[in-house]
Amino acid sequence: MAKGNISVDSENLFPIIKKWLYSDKDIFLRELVSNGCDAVTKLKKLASIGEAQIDESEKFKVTVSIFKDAKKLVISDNGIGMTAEEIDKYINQIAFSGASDFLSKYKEEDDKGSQIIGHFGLGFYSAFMVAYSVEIDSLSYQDGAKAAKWTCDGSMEFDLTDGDRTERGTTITLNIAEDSEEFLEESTIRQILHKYCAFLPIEIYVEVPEDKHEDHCDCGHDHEHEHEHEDDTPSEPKPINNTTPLWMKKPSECTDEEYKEFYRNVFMDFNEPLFWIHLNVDYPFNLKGILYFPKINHEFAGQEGQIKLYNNQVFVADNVKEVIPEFLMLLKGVIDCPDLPLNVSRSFLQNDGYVKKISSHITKKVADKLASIYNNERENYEKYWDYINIFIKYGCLRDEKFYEKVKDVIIYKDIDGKYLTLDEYLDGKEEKDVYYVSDPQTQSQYINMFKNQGLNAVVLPSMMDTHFISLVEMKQTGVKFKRIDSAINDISDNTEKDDSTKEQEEKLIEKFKNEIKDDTLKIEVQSLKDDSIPAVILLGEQSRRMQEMYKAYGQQMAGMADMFHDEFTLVLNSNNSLIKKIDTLNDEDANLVIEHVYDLAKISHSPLPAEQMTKFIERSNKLLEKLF
Ligand SMILES: Nc1ncnc2c1ncn2[C@@H]1O[C@H](COP(=O)(O)OP(=O)(O)OP(=O)(O)O)[C@@H](O)[C@H]1O
Repeated sequence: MAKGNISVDSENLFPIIKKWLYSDKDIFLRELVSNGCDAVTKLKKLASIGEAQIDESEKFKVTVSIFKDAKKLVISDNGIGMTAEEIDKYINQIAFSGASDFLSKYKEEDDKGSQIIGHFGLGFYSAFMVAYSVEIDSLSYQDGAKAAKWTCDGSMEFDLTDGDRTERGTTITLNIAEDSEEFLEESTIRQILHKYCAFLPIEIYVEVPEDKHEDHCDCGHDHEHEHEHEDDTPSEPKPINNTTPLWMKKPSECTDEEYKEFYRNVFMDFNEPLFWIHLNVDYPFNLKGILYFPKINHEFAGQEGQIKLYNNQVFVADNVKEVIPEFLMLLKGVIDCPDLPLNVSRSFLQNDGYVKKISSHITKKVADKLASIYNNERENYEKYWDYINIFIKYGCLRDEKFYEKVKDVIIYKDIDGKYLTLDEYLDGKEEKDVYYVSDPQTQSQYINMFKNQGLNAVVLPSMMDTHFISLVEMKQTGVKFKRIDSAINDISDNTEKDDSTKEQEEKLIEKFKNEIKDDTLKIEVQSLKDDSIPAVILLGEQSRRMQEMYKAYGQQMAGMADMFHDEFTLVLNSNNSLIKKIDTLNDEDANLVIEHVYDLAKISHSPLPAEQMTKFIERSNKLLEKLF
């Protein structure tokens, strides 16, 4: 048996780090600019504990300078700087992070150290994704430090000599490779910085020193000479970032207007959000963020929210499913998790217990917020309901824990436009039938019948509702949802019929059967409490649901849908005067009436097919003629 150390041939490893460590070339700028910010954060930290001297008036910044003609991109900061020994330790040794080193040294004294972004000691090398050679010029903050210069052409060899930098800080010069010249465009650089660095904690500036006349606005485009000032004095340069994003502030210090403005600026959405949640957790993990509830339509297909994930104010990615529960993706917001690595690998996140905790914490916070609005501002909650119910229902279907947390704050809009909980609707009744309307327009006749008899139903119009009611039936024993056109019990007079009535009804049914000639159609007679309606069509709830489900699965399941033929029942209303008269009419008139009653019942259910519609109109005209 042999034991030993696996050896790594660094010459082979280097190209991998350069090319494949990060999926996007863009992120080299994020890495170098955040290193500059880290350098400043570290210096401030040392100054705060008396280990470094800084001038009170010094303005800390990171500057990205573009030299298009010389094909150079320069990133400089006035942070902590590095001595030649530190360059040797942190840069020459790949994967040795000065950030971790710094943290382990200073962490206990003040938690602010955790503001530092770097983790792995790899980010710097992403510079070689766009540069054929890289130079570092650095002067450390330490008393009597000598400037150091490091040069590397992307091979395994480097030069480390004395430098000539006279001001504290670090300058990284990238000699841009031919295939990466897009990174010499000011607009590209501004776009990348806007994407990744818009909220970094140290001011970041973009400069194009070769082009003195250019006025740098923040829109990300070149405007040579365009904005020149009348008196030819350039305006004060503006940082590209907001160093104190709203989510970093305490919720108690933020105003509604600030929340709304932040929403508009970050998501470019000029519709006001309904409400928001400011997340601010210190323990057991660090998490800050703001989640906004936008107005979500009935059918949310195609509607996507946007959750931006940050790590210590550095943008990582949009919509990282592994950290944010999928159903929350309908929302818009920012989440800042300083403990997540910047180069988020999806497979790593999926298996990380810590990530799961973050995800369930966010879910809990959302549920708590909903419960708090429901309990304290029910009127507002009802106003929001039409916009947020799809989100809540989707959340319940995707996440059982979320359902458990919000089940008591789920409300239903009834046919009078009032909002009720399930308990309020059932009002202590033993029979837990919940009537619902899926399409208020086509089911209006049934709605009227219900209203006339003082009965209530809830409106559940979306596809999501079909799934959601199945979930509620599964979770709440005894609760049965019945579409308003699926049952007759509550709207008919159920007194026992005598034999002669039964006989008459049989005859009536026979007449209808002979005329309609559809074996699949069930016909029955009921005395409906509302005598104005001659007949209604009823649809079996369960078979209809099955059919809808199979249809929703599309082509491959379409055949299955036929197994659940619509179970139509034509209910004739024995209290209606027209139905009572049929017996007294001659055969021709009786048949006209029968067909017409049947068509009318069908129309109030769904539109008639073209051929039947033509017949219906012809018959209507005939009947009108008979009137006069
Ligand atoms: N501009 C700079 N000023 C001072 N020190 C720097 C600067 N850039 C890099 N360093 C030092 O070099 C180290 C390595 O940098 P690198 O970007 O490779 O890794 P990191 O920032 O520690 O971690 P990550 O891989 O997460 O970016 C840093 O930790 C820091 O100590």
